[in-house]
Order: sequence, then structure tokens, then C-alpha cells
Amino acid sequence: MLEILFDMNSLQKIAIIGCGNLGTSIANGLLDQEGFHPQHLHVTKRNPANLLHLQDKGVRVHNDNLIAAQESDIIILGVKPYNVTAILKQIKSTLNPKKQIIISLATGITLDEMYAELDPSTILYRAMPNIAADINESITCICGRNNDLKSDELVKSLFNSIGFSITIDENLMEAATVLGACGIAYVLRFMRAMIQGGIQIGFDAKTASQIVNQTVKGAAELMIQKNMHPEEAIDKVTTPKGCTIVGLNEMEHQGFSSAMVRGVLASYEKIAKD
Ligand SMILES: NC(=O)C1=CN([C@@H]2O[C@H](COP(=O)(O)OP(=O)(O)OC[C@H]3O[C@@H](n4cnc5c(N)ncnc54)[C@H](O)[C@@H]3O)[C@@H](O)[C@H]2O)C=CC1
Ligand SMILES: O=C(O)[C@@H]1CCC=N1
Repeated sequence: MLEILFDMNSLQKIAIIGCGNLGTSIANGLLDQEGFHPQHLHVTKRNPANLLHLQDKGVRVHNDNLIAAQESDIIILGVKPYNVTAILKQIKSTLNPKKQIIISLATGITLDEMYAELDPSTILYRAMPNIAADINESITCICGRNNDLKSDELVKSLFNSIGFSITIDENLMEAATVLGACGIAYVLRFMRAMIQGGIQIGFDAKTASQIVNQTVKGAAELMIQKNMHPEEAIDKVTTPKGCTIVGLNEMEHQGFSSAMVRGVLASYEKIAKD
């Protein structure tokens, strides 16, 4: 059983191997935490030149995956899915299954595929955060197998520190990728379209963005804080014979909900095909 529990003030060391877009968001989120020691974070990528902003904050930035793995309690794999096996092959001789936790962020790479490269007693998780980790607002779906309560708590507390986390069955990890990780891009595209509409009806881009950003934030907070279904709140906005329902119905005539559902399915099918 692991002796450690994730705690910003502890001396736990974390490695992010393959610190690209998502890895950098996670690193930024961790660095924001009070009491987090930047020198306890290793981040690697093949060419680490564009991670110097992290180095300036005291993070250990380099391209030596073995050193990062050797010196860390928690090893996060942030590489693309097709690089995961090669990284596991590279670091496996340095791993200590009793003392370290490995967390893969890779889309579509199963626990079985990773265990094929690892000692079966390795404490291994898949986690699916999103880039809002950058501001500690990620939703992270987590799954693991053969792990104990202590390591489950540790992994959850790590991802709770950069947002909110839930534990799910592995067979839902691809769905979680689509809804939570791709989802942020869907919402942003929706926001862009709303800003475009706002400009057409008279606002400059900056003002339209301010209005849209706060409107989306308010809608999300309303759902979270009041634990509501969206349609319940929509009913409060749609004045009979008013302008909201006219707009919503026109969006539906143009296929709005259908486009969203089909987009979600297309992303999901793409993961299944890869
Ligand atoms: N970008 C996102 O919003 C999300 C990505 N993911 C998953 O996270 C992983 C990373 O995605 P991104 O950050 O978007 O990709 P990315 O391409 O920005 O980052 C991957 C990084 O790995 C580095 N890398 C490649 N080979 C390496 C090696 N041998 N040693 C050290 N570093 C190496 C690359 O230089 C790159 O910086 C993927 O597996 C993806 O499926 C999951 C959820 C959300
Ligand atoms: O687009 C992708 O494949 C990755 C996985 C989820 C978000 N980005």
C-alpha cells in the first residue's frame, strides 16, 4: 500500500513526461496551488525550449524521461497515444511498482495495453482532464485497476486540486474524452459563433466577447450551483411569444442540437477507429 497522499505541502514529486498542450495546462494549474513546490515537478518534452516559462518558475524542465521517472512519485504520461508504448518501454526499468503511480492521459490507450509493458503490480491509472486545468477548472474522469484506496485517494486529490474529478469505468473513458476533453472545444466553437452573431447585431468583437464569456460562465454556474437541467432554466428565459423562443426554434430548424449530437458521435467514432 502506498504511504503517500497528495498534499501540496508534502515532498511528493511529480513528472509530466511529454509536456505539450495538456501537460502545460496541468503544470500551470499545479503551480497555482498554494504550497506547491515547483522544484518537485519535472516536465519533459523532446525539445523543451518552449517550456522556459516553467523553468523560470523553478520547475525542472528537460528532455530526460528516465531522470524524470526515477525522481518522481507520480508519473503522468502526457504524450500522444502513439508514443505511450515507447515511453513505457523506455522508463520501465527505472520504475518501482510499490512506490510510484503512473497516470496516462492518452486517448484510447487501454490499461491492458499499458500493462503489457509493465509489471502487473504497477499502480496504473488513466485520467482524462481538459485544458481548463490551467485555471484549476478541469473536469477529470479517472479509472484504474488493481489499485488500493490510498492510491485512488491520491490520484483523485491530485486532479481535484486542478478542478473536479470523478471515477468511472474504463469502458466509458472514450466517452469521457469526447464529453469532457473535446467538449471544451465544442463549447468554445459555440461561443465563437455567438460572438459572430453579436458582432452582426452591433457589438464590437471585444464587447461581444465580454458579454458571451460572462453569459456562458453564468449559465454553467447556474447549472452547477442549482443542480438544474438546462431546459428548466431555459423555460425561465423563454417568454411566450417572445424573442428567445423564436431564436431557439430557428436554431433547431437549422439543426443546432442535431449538429451537436452528431459532432459528439463523430468524435467518439473517430477514437473507436484509431
Ligand atoms: N489536448 C487536450 O486537450 C487533451 C489531450 N489529451 C491527451 O493527452 C495527450 C497529449 O495531448 P496534447 O497535450 O494535446 O499533445 P501535445 O502534442 O501538445 O503534447 C505531447 C508532447 O509530448 C512530447 N513528446 C513526444 N515524444 C516524447 C518523448 N519521447 N519524450 C518526451 N516528450 C515527448 C511532444 O514534444 C509534445 O510536446 C494525448 O495522448 C491526448 O490524447 C487528453 C485530454 C485532452
Ligand atoms: O483531439 C484529440 O484527439 C485530443 C483528445 C481529447 C482532446 N484532444
